[in-house]
Amino acid sequence: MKILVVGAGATGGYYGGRLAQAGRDVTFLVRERRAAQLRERGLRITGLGDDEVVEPALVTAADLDHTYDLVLLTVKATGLEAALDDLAPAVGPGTVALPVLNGMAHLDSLDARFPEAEVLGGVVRIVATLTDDGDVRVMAPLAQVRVGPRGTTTSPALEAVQEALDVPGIEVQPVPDVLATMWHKWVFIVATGAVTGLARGPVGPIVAAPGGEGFVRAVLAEATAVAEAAGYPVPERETDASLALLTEPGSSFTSSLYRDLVAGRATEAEHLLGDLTLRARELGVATPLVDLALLQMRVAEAQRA
Ligand SMILES: NC(=O)C1=CN([C@@H]2O[C@H](COP(=O)(O)OP(=O)(O)OC[C@H]3O[C@@H](n4cnc5c(N)ncnc54)[C@H](OP(=O)(O)O)[C@@H]3O)[C@@H](O)[C@H]2O)C=CC1
Ligand SMILES: CC(C)(CO)C(=O)C(=O)O
Repeated sequence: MKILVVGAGATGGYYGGRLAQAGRDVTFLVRERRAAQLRERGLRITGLGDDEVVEPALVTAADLDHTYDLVLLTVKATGLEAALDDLAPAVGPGTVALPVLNGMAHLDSLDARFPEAEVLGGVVRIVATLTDDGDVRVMAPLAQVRVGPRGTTTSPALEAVQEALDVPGIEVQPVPDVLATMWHKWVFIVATGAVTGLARGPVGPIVAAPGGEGFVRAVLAEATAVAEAAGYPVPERETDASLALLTEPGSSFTSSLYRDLVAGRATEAEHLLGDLTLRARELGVATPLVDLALLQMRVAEAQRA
């Protein structure tokens, strides 16, 4: 199976790196600056003991001249549309696309752009970041992919993808209702983004402040209510797990949205919070705290421009 990993950032670098280490036929679609960095340093995976270095096969958009069997889409939502333009020559009938982005709206973008492809749903669980040197730093010993076809319970593509991704360092889990899995992760990501973005800090200081825990609960309840109204009620055990994480005393946990916001980088606010509030309006669900978090992020974005 010919695999194209679009982006060699935190998620793409980790998952693509593991696939390359296992001898899978993997190529990374990268832009010039990243290609130069990877040629010079190799793809380094750090944070899990000894650093590992992979010499990846690279291609840039200008040299993309054939289709692939599997496209693993690992860009952030901020780069989605440009990435779809760039990867278009890699997609043909028979191509399976597996996006790992948080949120949901990218599924519609992929469907609209590549009607000839099968777009699977996917959720990755990993905590990783790209360092200033371009290395993938993994911050927790966990790297899952939950994958499934949308609308049906199985498909021939799923089995092939599962087999291709089943390598050391990746735990692949086919799920029967991947849209629900995606919604539930989305609720969590929106809640962490809104909580840490609005309160401007990690979980520990937020819950230590008077009213902090109530605020966390209220934000999570808003996002959960949208999922429920959309037909994807969040199981109680998942809400409990999210609450445990978001109310842990002393925790340094933040969201990537918050980290991008305070670093003055483009954020996935529209894709994550914006899309959720849009759906909330359509469903008649009020989300005042998430709205406020989004407003704040939009103002920051306008000032960044
Ligand atoms: N990091 C994590 O732990 C997790 C992240 N996620 C989600 O996964 C998605 C990806 O996040 P993450 O990997 O952290 O993001 P990163 O910013 O680390 O990586 C994205 C990479 O995509 C590259 N890229 C962007 N546009 C293109 C393009 N047109 N062609 C080629 N490469 C491109 C960027 O490269 P360049 O240098 O050229 O800009 C960058 O290296 C997000 O939606 C995030 O929310 C989900 C779970 C965990
Ligand atoms: C919270 C985390 C790391 C969970 O996987 C994540 O997906 C994000 O911050 O975007």
